[in-house]
Amino acid sequence: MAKTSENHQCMDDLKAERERCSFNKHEITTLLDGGEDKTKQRRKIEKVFLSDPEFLDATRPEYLSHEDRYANELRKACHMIRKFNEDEEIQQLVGQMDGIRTLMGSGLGVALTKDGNPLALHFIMFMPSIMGQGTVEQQGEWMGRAWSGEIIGTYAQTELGHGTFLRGLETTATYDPSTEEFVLHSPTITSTKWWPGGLGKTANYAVVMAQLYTRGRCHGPHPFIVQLRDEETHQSLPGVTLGEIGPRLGMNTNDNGFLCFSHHRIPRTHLLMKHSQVLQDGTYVRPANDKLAYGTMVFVRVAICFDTYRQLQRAVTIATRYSAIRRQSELVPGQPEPQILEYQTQQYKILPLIATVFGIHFAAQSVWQTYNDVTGSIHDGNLDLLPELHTLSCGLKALSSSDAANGVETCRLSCGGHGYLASSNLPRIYTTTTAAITYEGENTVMWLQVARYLIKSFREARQGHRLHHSVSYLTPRPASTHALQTNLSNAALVEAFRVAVSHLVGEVAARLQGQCDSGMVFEHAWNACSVQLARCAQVHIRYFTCEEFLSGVEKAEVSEATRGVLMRLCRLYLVFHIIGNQGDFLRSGALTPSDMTTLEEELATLLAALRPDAVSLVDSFDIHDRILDSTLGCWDGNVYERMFEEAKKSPLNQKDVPDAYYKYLRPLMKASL
Ligand SMILES: CCCCCCCCCCCCCCCCCCCCCC(=O)SCCNC(=O)CCNC(=O)[C@H](O)C(C)(C)COP(=O)(O)OP(=O)(O)OC[C@H]1O[C@@H](n2cnc3c(N)ncnc32)[C@H](O)[C@@H]1OP(=O)(O)O
Ligand SMILES: Cc1cc2nc3c(=O)[nH]c(=O)nc-3n(C[C@H](O)[C@H](O)[C@H](O)COP(=O)(O)OP(=O)(O)OC[C@H]3O[C@@H](n4cnc5c(N)ncnc54)[C@H](O)[C@@H]3O)c2cc1C
Repeated sequence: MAKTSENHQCMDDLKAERERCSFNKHEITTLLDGGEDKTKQRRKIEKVFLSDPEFLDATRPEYLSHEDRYANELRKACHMIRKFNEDEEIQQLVGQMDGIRTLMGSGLGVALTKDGNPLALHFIMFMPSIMGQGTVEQQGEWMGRAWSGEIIGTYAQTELGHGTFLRGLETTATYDPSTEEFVLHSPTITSTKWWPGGLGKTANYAVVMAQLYTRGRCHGPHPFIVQLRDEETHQSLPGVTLGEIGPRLGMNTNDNGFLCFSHHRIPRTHLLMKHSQVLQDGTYVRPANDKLAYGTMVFVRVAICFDTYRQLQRAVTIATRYSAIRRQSELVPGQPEPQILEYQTQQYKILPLIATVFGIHFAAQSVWQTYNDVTGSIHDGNLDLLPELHTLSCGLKALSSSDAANGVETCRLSCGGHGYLASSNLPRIYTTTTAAITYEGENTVMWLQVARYLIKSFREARQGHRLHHSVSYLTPRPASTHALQTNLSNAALVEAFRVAVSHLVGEVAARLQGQCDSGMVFEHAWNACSVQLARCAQVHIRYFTCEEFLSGVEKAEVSEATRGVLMRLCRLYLVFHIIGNQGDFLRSGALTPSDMTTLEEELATLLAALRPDAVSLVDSFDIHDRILDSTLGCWDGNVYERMFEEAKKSPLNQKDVPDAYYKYLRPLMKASL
């Protein structure tokens, strides 16, 4: 198609946006990647993978059958593993482990297997379970085979009847000392494993969570390595019933599956025994903490924060670039149509989401650091920080997934009708991101775990106990330090979050106590206060994120110009969330109505100040066009031409008159003749 003047205009618009950049884009790219070397590594891996024709799709996945879609993604996923195992360039550059992590953790992985990677659970949960739950011998036995792809695993925990309530799982693993085996059994329909990714058709092994019985006693859910399919024929083993659960909202090539056991026997040594053991005679050796068996979930919750951050990065890049090329309506009658990014309401949709990307980034880095510190100290036998890690990982998983899913939907809306097109990629980014609200611990349940820790800490503080870092603010302070802020500096706004959340926790703790004092049992009082409890948890994690955002920007090794734009984003994040939740700040006395007026005025100023840098900010995310995979968000802004090209590929457009016309429409239209 010939280039139209409209196309040139779009490309010139983006060029002009880029010329207005007030900061050093590369500094932000390397900051987000974790250093210059990491940026180079990522780009190199992207180049190696994106230049490989095996990763190209012959057609859009939407045009394929369910089975062909699965086969297409499986083809690419297997090629990915082969490439890691065989490509010397990658081996030399980063090594297999770092390579897989970069691939999965960066946008590249999701771009190569667009519709959901059937091997994702193998890397994200199966192997981490063996590493985190298995003894050194068990790691030696399984990890090499798993790395090479000789065995493919998944994580089978959720059942038809129970996902959230792990203690309610019904699958049993009963130890038989006479043969030194566990007998796995699904006693009811509700005990059928349901949902695990890759379970339907891909995996031949799984880490299965089952209630461990030995010597007639149940010791709760434990992880077992279970072979599900024959290693030669791939047929399901006797005693194992397997299948796929059918189409989902998104991620349809993850072949989420079902699984039931009929007295299926596995060796005793297939219980992952790093934390608890069953000896040959059936003696159960307790772990240092029952919840260590839940360790893989803690790891994945942290990993999800990084994934949701990447998804939001992609969506906001698409929405920002599109908003800079899309012209609509008249701001001033008779004047040329402005870029839609000129509208303050559009800026209000998009700029806080760019800020959110950075907020999640800094908070996730901090939780990742805590994860590494705590797993290190667990290794040395110190479990003191486990509750803190559990709380932060639950909380940030919930905050990042809900912020990202809402944010992606806002991005879609901000692109008007075209955002609804599959070729914008926003629908797929949305269906992938919103799943993270549910999997790995449904968000409300996660918030209530955070609230449990807050209330417990609040009570302990009143008994004079020392609190862990993230909740130390709940320690009662002398009255003078509660004085209202006299300025609205960044530090003062973060402090306002502290006051607001302390107040909320204090209020709900008093309500809980009041209900217990009036004779309600604690669990019912808890349920009766749980809307407010979840709210406390949300404000607590928002406060944590604000603190990490601010200190991350202060500590960043960047030029003053770059720090300037990051500070404006951080400020926008603080102001945006305070205005959006002003009730919490007014009720607690953290801020006054007049402060709110000042902040609302500042919000408008911040939007205007950040607007010229919007395109450059998303450019600094450094997302390759193939990874963005969007007609609306491409680097060059050549949107309309791309949309037209994509439309022409529809199978319906291969014939002027489709067969269905002759079959259905024509008989109807000609019926009266
Ligand atoms: C090696 C290579 C690596 C490469 C890596 C590459 C990296 C890059 C990756 C990038 C891409 C990623 C993308 C993803 C792709 C999609 C994948 C989709 C995956 C989706 C998978 C799933 O979806 S898989 C199923 C998840 N299914 C849940 O998530 C159930 C939630 N349900 C519960 O998790 C429990 O049911 C629940 C509620 C806690 C109550 O558990 P419960 O009833 O036993 O416990 P209670 O509530 O009674 O609590 C009793 C006390 O335990 C404490 N506690 C509880 N849990 C604790 C814990 N974990 N640690 C410590 N402490 C804990 C609690 O704080 C209490 O402490 P206290 O008493 O002191 O207050
Ligand atoms: C795309 C996808 C992939 C998945 N992959 C896997 C996998 O690989 N392996 C695996 O094992 N599982 C997997 N799952 C399952 C997932 O982990 C569960 O769906 C999730 O943990 C939620 O559990 P549930 O479905 O039982 O929801 P439910 O617990 O039934 O939740 C339903 C509603 O009840 C509420 N609720 C439940 N309990 C409480 C409570 N205590 N207090 C207040 N409200 C409550 C929830 O907030 C929610 O609103 C996957 C799910 C999805 C959607």
